[in-house]
Amino acid sequence: MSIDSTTPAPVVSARGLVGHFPVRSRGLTRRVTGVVHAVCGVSFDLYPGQTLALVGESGCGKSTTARLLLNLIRPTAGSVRYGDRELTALSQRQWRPLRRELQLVFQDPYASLDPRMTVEAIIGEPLRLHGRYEPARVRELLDLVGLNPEHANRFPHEFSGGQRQRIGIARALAVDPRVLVLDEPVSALDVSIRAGVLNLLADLQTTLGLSYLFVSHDLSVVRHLADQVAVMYAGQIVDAGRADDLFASPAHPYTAALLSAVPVPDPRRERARSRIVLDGDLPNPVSPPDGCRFRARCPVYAGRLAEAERVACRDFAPTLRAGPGAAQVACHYPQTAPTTV
Ligand SMILES: Nc1ncnc2c1ncn2[C@@H]1O[C@H](COP(=O)(O)OP(=O)(O)OP(=O)(O)O)[C@@H](O)[C@H]1O
Repeated sequence: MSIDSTTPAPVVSARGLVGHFPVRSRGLTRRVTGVVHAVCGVSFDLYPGQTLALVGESGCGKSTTARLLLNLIRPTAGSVRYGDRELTALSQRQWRPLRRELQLVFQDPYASLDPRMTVEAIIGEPLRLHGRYEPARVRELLDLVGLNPEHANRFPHEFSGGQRQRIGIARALAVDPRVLVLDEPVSALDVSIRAGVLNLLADLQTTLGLSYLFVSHDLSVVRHLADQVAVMYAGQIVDAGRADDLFASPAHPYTAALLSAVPVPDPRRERARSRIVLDGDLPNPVSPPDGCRFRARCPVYAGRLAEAERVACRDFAPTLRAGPGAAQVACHYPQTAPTTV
């Protein structure tokens, strides 16, 4: 996906990323019996100071994409460019200085903080690792994420879920990254405190000029933060473009279904809307179907297409290309208006 020519060069560009995992038999031999096609040819650009939201239901390959980007998993194929460097070709040693610039914030603020370490030690750890430790910097970071610097000697269990996620964000920010990969950063949090953490992320982005790859299964979470959205289905991006365009007029029936589940604040409009309920589950990633992977759950395929039109969906995998609106879409029959079947 790309935007118009006046936009600056991307900070990170992924091209044709593939992430496959071997399936092994039980027992001693551990023979490879199949392959999980977790990520199958994903491409996107992340622009400076912007948020790209990677959205899709559980198991579609979002976290694997995030980990491929950070070289936490070696890609089976594809490229990740960061500035003028190709990240997939780097050894662990070559990666070390770059780790500072691309940081990961985990989903679960309970599991990702060591309960035996004080907040001072947690946030100080990356600073020490990079030879930049100063107690004042830890206090400054706590203040930056809206926590009381006086609480630096407390342990994670003394904080609420939202506060712990703020600690995780402070830890990621300690070494002055340019890019944050946020893997479902608020989905483990109570709905009532999500907005606070999302607002903090928005403020930090403005203040520090950060670029975010924001992974979420929930379009409503990314609605106010995302500049660009890429919708994933069964290891592939099926819809991609500016968030405003995608929300206003989703071209892919899967995006339309995801959006139909997002509540709208106006009660009258909310009552008038129809929800698109998708039957079934994601296809088995070990043997993804030929043709369009969404076909078996697609309300357009099932409800609107003539038999002759369905042949394309069965026989040819749609690739991401210019859709009827401003977004790119991988669908043989993209929608020009919100889908209601
Ligand atoms: N290490 C692994 N070995 C084998 N299969 C894996 C591995 N990691 C992920 N998978 C599989 O790859 C597919 C994509 O998983 P992934 O975690 O990337 O999806 P996701 O969209 O992030 O879902 P979730 O939000 O539940 O994490 C799933 O079928 C998952 O079971």
